[in-house]
Amino acid sequence: MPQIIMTKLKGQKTDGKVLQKSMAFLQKLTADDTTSGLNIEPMRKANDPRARTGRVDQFWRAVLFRIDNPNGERIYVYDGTYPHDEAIERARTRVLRVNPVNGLPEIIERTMPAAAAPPSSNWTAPETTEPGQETQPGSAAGAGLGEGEAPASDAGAASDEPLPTSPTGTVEPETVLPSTTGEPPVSTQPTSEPTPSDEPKAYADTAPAGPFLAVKGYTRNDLTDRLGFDEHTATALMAIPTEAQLLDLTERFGNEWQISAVLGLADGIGIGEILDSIGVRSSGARPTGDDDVTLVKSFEQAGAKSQFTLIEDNDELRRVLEGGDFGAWRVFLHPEQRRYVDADYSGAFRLTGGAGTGKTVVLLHRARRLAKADPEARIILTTFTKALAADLQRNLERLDPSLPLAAAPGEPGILVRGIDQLAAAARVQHRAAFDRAGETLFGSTLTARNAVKGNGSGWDTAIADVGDALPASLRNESFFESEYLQVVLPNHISSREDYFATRRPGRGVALDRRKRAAVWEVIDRYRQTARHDGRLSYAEIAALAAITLDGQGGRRLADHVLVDEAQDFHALQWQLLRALAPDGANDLFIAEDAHQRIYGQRVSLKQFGIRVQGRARRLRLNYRTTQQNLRFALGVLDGGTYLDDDTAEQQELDEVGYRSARRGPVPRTLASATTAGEYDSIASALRGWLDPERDGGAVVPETIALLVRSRVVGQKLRRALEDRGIGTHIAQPGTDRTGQPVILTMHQSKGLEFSRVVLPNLSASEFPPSWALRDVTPEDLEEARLRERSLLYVAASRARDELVVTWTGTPSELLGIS
Ligand SMILES: Nc1ncnc2c1ncn2[C@@H]1O[C@H](COP(=O)(O)OP(=O)(O)OP(=O)(O)O)[C@@H](O)[C@H]1O
Repeated sequence: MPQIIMTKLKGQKTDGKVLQKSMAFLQKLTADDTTSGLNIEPMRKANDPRARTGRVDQFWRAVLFRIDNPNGERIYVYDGTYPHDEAIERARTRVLRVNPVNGLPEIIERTMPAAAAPPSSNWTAPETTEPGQETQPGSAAGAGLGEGEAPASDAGAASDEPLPTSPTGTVEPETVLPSTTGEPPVSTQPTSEPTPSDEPKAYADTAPAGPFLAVKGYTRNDLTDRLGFDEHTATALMAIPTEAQLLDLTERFGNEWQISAVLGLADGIGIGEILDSIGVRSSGARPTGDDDVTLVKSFEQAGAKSQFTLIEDNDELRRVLEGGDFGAWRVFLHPEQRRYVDADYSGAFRLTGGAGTGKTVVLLHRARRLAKADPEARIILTTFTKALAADLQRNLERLDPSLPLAAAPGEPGILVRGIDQLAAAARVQHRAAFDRAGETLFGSTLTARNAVKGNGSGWDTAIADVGDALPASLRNESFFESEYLQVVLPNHISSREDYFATRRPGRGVALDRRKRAAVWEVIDRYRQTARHDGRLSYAEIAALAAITLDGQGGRRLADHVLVDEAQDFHALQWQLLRALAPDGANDLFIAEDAHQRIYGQRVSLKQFGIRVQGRARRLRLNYRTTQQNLRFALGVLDGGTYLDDDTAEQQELDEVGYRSARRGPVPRTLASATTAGEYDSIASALRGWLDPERDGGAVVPETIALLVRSRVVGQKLRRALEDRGIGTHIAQPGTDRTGQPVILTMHQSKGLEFSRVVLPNLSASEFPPSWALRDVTPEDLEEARLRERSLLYVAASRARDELVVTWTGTPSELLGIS
């Protein structure tokens, strides 16, 4: 039975019906490629004798390359489904081959389309194009004709009829592939009366001091003889004057290795490192030659897997096809992502990377890999909130519905839970030991049933109860919440003497003996009231759960714990994580981004017995968003000082993962003189996206998000948009998105993504809001400001395709717009 290798298809515009038909076609093909009606035919005057088209229906044709594998089944490499004429053209001109230098399989174009004409010395960057339209099933995108509709061209024309011709001997020079989206440039001007302000400070583009790559020290030979670019493309790349123009070009490449290599060149890293990053060994044998055996062998390399995948069964075929652009992560991992999925580590491992670099994707694949390798393994996949955990579980099921899911800690399979849910589960599983842990934490066993409260609640009354004994500068709830989380609970302090004897490293506020005594009095009061009322905070439960699990000895509850959004975990949650899995091989795999810390404070993992020294790596390529949106988001971070969690060294933004291979419109920044004008501008942007007449069709409403700083702002916004005839939906934890744009708080948006994002209300007087900084001690103010900056970065980095930012009057200083 023939086998199918799928190609990562860029921006293919096919709707659900065409996907179904392509699916049926490929299923028949794998059953028997001689089935009548499939019409698998070679092409007249094709550049590649392996090229074929197949009949999906009257109008649509699949483009294929047939490999007659002498050592196994015949293989078809599927290169997408296209309208008849386009498919014929692609099959005639495209060539599947082994790159003669790097040994990776690739599909190249052997014509020279005008769009990709070689750059001259006064080369200009390609115009910005509309981002690819979503191809998820059921989306409004796509231009496919339904069954029975008239074909646009004469389907009876014999252009893909069998013709026993050999390929032409003459081959045009290869060149950069044109954009596959083929959409016209779009205006980035606002559609309503608000004036577009200047683009916010652009990040990372530099003034040309000569052709960019030459200035970086690369030569044309590096590109041709070591990386594998053809002469023509290498000449073009070497002539490009600026980094921004170089990056703009990446979207035109059809092969993943080319995109990654150009991003590596833009980074200025060594050729050996670039080869490593594209999954090619810098020394040693590589497949060479174009015979069928070599070609088949070339697909087995690590570097080939980000572009091609062998389909194992019909379920996988469906997942790959239906995933489209959005689902590519399920199948085509970047070689670096693949490495972190597959590698075994002798202890804890930390993966960092900017928003959208695929940290969560690595975690999901890694959980799957560990579960497949050992069905008895107890794997916990956890994150900061219950809602995010539910999202992780949904994606895990999309990745592989056959994965064994556990129902409770300690069971074989993958358990996906928020960190507080894990603490609660430990409490349920070991009720008596949990109550006894109160002895260690509070000095007495728990007796009441204990309702759960937020970490911040109860401090106001305790402060009021202690009254004037507490200096005015310390009458601050957030100070007490932090002191309790960072000093008292992790050190199991249950008496005034213990508190006096404990060091408080990392706490900004210094305390003399008198102040310490007053602070302890508040803490003691807080605890007495809580015990009396039968309350426990989430942090206390995490601490008690960690003590409980530590006391169980022997076998812990998990063999592997994978942690997402780890930058926000506090000390007690780290203690709990450590208690869940014993110190050992592949025990903890931690994904985090210090720039997205919006709740917690920086903690050193060493103090919890988690050592990642020498086992920490960074992902650098952004998959989520466009280069334009990414620059905007990074512009928000520029100006804050962020320290690496482990080394405490300052993190530079160019280490964050600030490159994307996707292009799109520059974010729209809409200033208004009045609040009503601002609402009008938001309504106008939404109308534009929801317009069915819009080029490419209406955007799926629930993929549009409006991200606000508080619920109150969200409610006002919803009413204002309703008055303007636009229905929106305020997201509630646990509810599904409806057929309307959704309003969420910026905090809720953490870890999620949307095709279009609006950030309203970013006036200087509104963001950061004064209430967020009011109750903070002077020592903690800088950190609180940093959190606001990070929050804006999180919100801005949720947009896949388009970002709109609005304000009334003067913009927030965090936007960097003067
Ligand atoms: N190899 C890949 N191929 C295609 N798309 C990918 C790949 N890896 C990640 N993506 C896409 O990039 C987006 C971001 O991925 P992911 O959520 O894993 O990033 P992240 O680093 O966890 O982001 P954040 O820190 O903002 O939560 C997702 O839409 C995902 O589909």
